[in-house]
Amino acid sequence: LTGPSAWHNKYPVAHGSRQSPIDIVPHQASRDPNLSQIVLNYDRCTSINISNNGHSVVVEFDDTDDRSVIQGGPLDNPYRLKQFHFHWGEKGCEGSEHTVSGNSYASELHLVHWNAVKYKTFDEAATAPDGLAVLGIFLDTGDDHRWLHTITDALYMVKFKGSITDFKDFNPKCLLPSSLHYWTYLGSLTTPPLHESVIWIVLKDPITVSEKQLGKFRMLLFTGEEEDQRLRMENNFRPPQPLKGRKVRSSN
Ligand SMILES: NS(=O)(=O)c1c(F)c(F)c(-n2cc(CC3CCCCC3)nn2)c(F)c1F
Ligand SMILES: [Zn+2]
Repeated sequence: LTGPSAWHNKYPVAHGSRQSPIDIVPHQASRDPNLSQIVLNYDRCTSINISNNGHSVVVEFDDTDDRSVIQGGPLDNPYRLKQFHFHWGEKGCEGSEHTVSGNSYASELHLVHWNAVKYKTFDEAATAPDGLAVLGIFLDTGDDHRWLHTITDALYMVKFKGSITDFKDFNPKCLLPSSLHYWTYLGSLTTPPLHESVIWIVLKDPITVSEKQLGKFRMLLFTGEEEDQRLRMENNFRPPQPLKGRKVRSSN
């Protein structure tokens, strides 16, 4: 028993008061006029590598200075881009972590940022209540996404858990939807150690990718090259967690 329902044994915070993901109910979100727009300064971002960590495929960035940050919206400081990764299902009707009025998307992209103004390292920030800011973007299936192939073409290089390869000059700005309207709430990492350290910013509009592109994520493996059992990487999403009285705010 290793899935999300067992995580509480080793990580009791799994039953905490600000766990993620959640089901977002748009008409119950409070429109907050004080919520400014979010600003993404990714123009000088520096991607380094792409890897399979046995849970997802992750693209890491150089976060030694403020070259790529997210700011504004619910954030009091600029937060530095550290990595992005995806969650997906085995078929198109589920795969996202957040749901909207009970509906899942086929996948969800998470851009993980940390508060380098208040904390010295990512690991330190990851345990602080305002340490991380994760931008969530839903992926819908339809036409090919014109830039996602840059990532899907690299997936064969990181098929096995523990594999890593160079991945330079990728700017995730090309993965944003047209509108930056968002919902925001206080939550957690959606994978162990499930720290309650994330200010979530979930964009309302999805981007569209094709079934073919999404299928390439499903050729990744949870297992390493040396393991004889080959387990396809799919359904790497945590289901929605109790809201426990939290308020979800909506940008205008
Ligand atoms: N789905 S999510 O909520 O966007 C999401 C994240 F935001 C993360 F930051 C991580 N994460 C986990 C670690 C290990 C660190 C090991 C040292 C202590 C902190 C965690 N590195 N990044 C993560 F795995 C994840 F799934
Ligand atoms: Zn994630």
